[in-house]
Amino acid sequence: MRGFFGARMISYGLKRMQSGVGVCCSSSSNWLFGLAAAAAPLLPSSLTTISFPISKSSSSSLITLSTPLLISSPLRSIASASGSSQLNEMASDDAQDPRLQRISSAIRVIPDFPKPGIMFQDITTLLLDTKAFKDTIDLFVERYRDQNISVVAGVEARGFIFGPPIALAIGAKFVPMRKPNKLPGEVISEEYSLEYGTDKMEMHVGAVQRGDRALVIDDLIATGGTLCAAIKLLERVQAQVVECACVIELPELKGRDKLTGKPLFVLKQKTAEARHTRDLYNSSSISILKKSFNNITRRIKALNVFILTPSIEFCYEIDHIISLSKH
Ligand SMILES: O=P(O)(O)OC[C@H]1O[C@H](OP(=O)(O)OP(=O)(O)O)[C@H](O)[C@@H]1O
Ligand SMILES: Nc1ncnc2[nH]cnc12
Repeated sequence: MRGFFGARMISYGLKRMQSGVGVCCSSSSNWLFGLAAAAAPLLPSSLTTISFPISKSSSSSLITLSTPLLISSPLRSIASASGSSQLNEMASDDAQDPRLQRISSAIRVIPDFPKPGIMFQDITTLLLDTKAFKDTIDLFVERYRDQNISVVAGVEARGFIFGPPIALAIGAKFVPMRKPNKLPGEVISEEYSLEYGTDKMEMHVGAVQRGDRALVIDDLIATGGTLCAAIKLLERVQAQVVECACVIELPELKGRDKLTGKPLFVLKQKTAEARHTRDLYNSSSISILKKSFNNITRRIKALNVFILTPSIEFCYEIDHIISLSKH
């Protein structure tokens, strides 16, 4: 009787296995893909798809998963006085401007550079895309060409990339705001703190005159320390800072609030997701993976439980077989 019951349990279990979700992998290297395929039906179909590499000892594979979190942020041109949430759209109806999306896509984000935890916004890839780079300059030129700007102050080093073409196009002089001990003439200087350290900025005495209408250009505003130092230098020589302009803003760092009321115009706001892409990888995608794995494990366990444990008789059967095999 016990043997009969045990055999029935096994046969029923096998039937369950045949009719249930089962993924066969032809080799051990395929098991991750197999698990992902098995997990796919468990994930809501409406979710956004992301891809990320899973490194293996000698090569890397790409797994595509569904996640409710968006990798790319909405891209807007934003100008507002510091501390204000007011948004002034650009004349070109920038919410629809296809140039902004191209610019956004051309900027690479490198996690943990130059320090762990920093999501580095790398504009060098934007410079490789001739159209995106030109569009970036054009957007600034369209905004400033009729504002009677007499000086474009570019912040070392990346402000030197965007500042000069803008200055040339709007007919303003370009003034470099440099790191310490680089300028050969007499300088005035301002110390400031960065997202990842401290620095000092210098400007040549005589480069900017009292009454100059200045535009400060940089690639990115994070804590706002750099732009704040530039504003201070310009105001020390009684120039009028009309606006600060950057390609990228990291709004969580509230750099805008440091600009002593000066307006800030940016092409791209990188919201929490950008800085937290690593966390997203760590928590969101991985937790989805874990959930999928757990679901699969649960299913496998359920089958095992069904086959092996509901019948004490079946366990006795196994004990009996084992004890027989020992003799
Ligand atoms: O808003 P903040 O917190 O002040 O940070 C923004 C500044 O940081 C980066 O420059 P960085 O000092 O790294 O110098 P680099 O351009 O020479 O690399 C960036 O190009 C900005 O100038
Ligand atoms: N996250 C970041 N990416 C690029 N440049 C920066 N400067 C300060 N923070 C930065």
